[in-house]
Amino acid sequence: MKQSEAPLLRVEGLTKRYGAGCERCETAEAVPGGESENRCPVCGTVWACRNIRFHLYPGEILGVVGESGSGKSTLVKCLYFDEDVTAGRMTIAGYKDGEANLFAEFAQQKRYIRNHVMGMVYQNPHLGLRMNVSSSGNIAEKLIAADHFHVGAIRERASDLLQRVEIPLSRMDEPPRNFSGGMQQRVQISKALANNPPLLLLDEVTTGLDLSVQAKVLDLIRTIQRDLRVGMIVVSHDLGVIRMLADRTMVMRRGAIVEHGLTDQILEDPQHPYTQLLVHSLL
Ligand SMILES: Nc1ncnc2c1ncn2[C@@H]1O[C@H](COP(=O)(O)OP(=O)(O)OP(=O)(O)O)[C@@H](O)[C@H]1O
Repeated sequence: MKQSEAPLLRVEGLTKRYGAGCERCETAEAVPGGESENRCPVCGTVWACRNIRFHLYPGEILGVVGESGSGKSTLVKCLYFDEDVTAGRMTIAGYKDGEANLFAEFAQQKRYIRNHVMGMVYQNPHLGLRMNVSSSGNIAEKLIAADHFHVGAIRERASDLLQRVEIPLSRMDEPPRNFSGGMQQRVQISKALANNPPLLLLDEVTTGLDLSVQAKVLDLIRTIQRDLRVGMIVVSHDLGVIRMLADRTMVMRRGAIVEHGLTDQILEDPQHPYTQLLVHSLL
């Protein structure tokens, strides 16, 4: 990562609320709820993400950490258009000169961006894969969505991708439902990479896997970053995962970023009391 380069992704003022909002919670700096709440006590609106701002540089891994309910998943869902934002702006280098606000694009453009510019890996492989379609077919689907129609080339690309994530070629025509959780995540990663996107979003991709399997998936993510120079946003509630992967880290609490910096610095010298609590619970 070279921060002298222009950012790959710029996100400004990203806000997602569930509910209409009211005078009290819309004007407050933070949601005037209880200590652990992001829910307005007056109107019941949940502010899942509030005024999130960050840049991601090409080839960089940005970690997003926070406890359950802090807004991490909502953030990546908004970035991948799985959820519509309430407000905010996102631009990406290489799409309309990095000028267009992607959140304001029409559905067709958003589909294009999801197929060419971003890949997503979900915690639940059922969301990213068709479990009953062959693994090669899953990848083919993504390639076809990006207008690749040459059968031979599709097959070759699928086998390259599956080899990269160490799925034996003898199993490329098996459906992911036959595979272990770790293998399913690896197929999901290969599918997300099918069209060489410069940006990969990963939401709790190792949660629920055995430790040894987790290590293998984390290793794969690092190799991909090194070899393909893909920028990544890695969401995890687990600071161990963040420590292993992320160059920089954002700490989220109650829908807001409470601390943001180099991962080493955050782990060694956390400034915000909430980050201190997270870091000390890791030690
Ligand atoms: N569809 C929805 N309607 C109402 N509130 C929602 C909805 N989806 C999420 N929320 C709320 O938004 C907040 C942020 O949720 P989110 O899933 O982003 O948190 P998270 O940090 O990813 O937590 P976890 O690690 O448990 O997934 C929570 O208070 C959640 O209850």
